Amino acid sequence: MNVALVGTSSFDRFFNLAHDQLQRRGHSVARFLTRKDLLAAVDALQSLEILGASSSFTADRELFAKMPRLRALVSPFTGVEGFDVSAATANGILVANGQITENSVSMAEAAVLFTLASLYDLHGTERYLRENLPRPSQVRARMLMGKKVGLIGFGKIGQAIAERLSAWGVRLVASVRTTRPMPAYVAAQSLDEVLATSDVVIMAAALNPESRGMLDLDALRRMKPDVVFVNITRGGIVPDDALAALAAERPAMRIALDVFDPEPLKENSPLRDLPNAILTPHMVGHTVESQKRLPEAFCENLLAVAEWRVPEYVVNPSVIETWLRKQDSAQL
Ligand SMILES: NC(=O)C1=CN([C@@H]2O[C@H](COP(=O)(O)OP(=O)(O)OC[C@H]3O[C@@H](n4cnc5c(N)ncnc54)[C@H](O)[C@@H]3O)[C@@H](O)[C@H]2O)C=CC1
Ligand SMILES: O=C(O)C(=O)COP(=O)(O)O
Repeated sequence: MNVALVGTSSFDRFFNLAHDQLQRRGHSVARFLTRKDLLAAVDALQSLEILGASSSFTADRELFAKMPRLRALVSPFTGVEGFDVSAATANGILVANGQITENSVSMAEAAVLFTLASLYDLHGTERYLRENLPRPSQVRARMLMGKKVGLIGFGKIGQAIAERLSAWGVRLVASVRTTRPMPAYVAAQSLDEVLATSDVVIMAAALNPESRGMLDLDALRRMKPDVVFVNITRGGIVPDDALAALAAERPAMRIALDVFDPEPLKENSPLRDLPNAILTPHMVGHTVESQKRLPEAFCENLLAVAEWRVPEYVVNPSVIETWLRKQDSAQL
């Protein structure tokens, strides 16, 4: 099989392992730093069958047209917003990702951590000792018990958050795009209702053309003045400037963000000055356990598609039937 891995040295821990394992099984592996480098390798494009790249890589119709033999796109991570998944599906290309349990659960634990740290004003309170200030007389911590927690998006991470919070005495609601069976402890509600009535709003949706910019300033203004707003999925869903403006205008609001648009967060971003914000550089849910498992899962996905086996983490399962038929024609 001809495999290309595209990404800078920050992907070495994924790509070195994959390179090793694929080569040991007789596959040919080429490494490119950028999409531009890949596109410049015109001859290689014709014969490439598998592409490994992260969500910052653009895999679109133009690319697929240049890679007539491409059968699978594999990302080391969960988000695939750089991939045109519909076009991949239309071309019979299977998309696999790193949606491993360790990753979803770490992210869910991080969302719970952000929620509690915000409600209990952990970072504001901790400052008193670090700055050698007298203990404040005013209590700012608020309980989670009895609050309404609204999830936007109810995929693997959203469900893991709800499962964990179901033991905390909260009322759980989720805004979902399609009707589906929900666990007994979560009620489906419209996005407007979730925004207007929740004490805690947690963004758990994927970034895609539909969700990009979904929560603009008007939408955010519908939230309660003292809402806790958490985003651990993708910054592009909520414009940073809108969030910063609202949190500056509403001191009782608390926000906790792991993701921004663009990343890294701009040096002069107004978010950095907000006392009511917790900010982490896209790593609050990266744990020792998930970071150990991700490169292994990336290799397992690559080896599976190289051997025409359906990998464990498929983003576009509707393609599987066509994809398996491709195998029959490839082997004729
Ligand atoms: N900060 C980090 O380190 C990490 C971030 N992520 C991000 O979290 C996202 C979600 O991960 P999973 O839950 O595993 O993915 P998933 O694919 O299981 O769930 C995504 C959910 O988003 C929903 N969704 C998509 N567009 C929507 C819209 N317009 N309105 C409402 N819901 C919408 C989908 O219906 C689906 O339920 C990933 O796409 C990734 O971008 C994932 C892992 C780590
Ligand atoms: O799994 C995902 O989508 C992630 O966001 C992982 O974060 P990273 O891309 O490793 O910075």
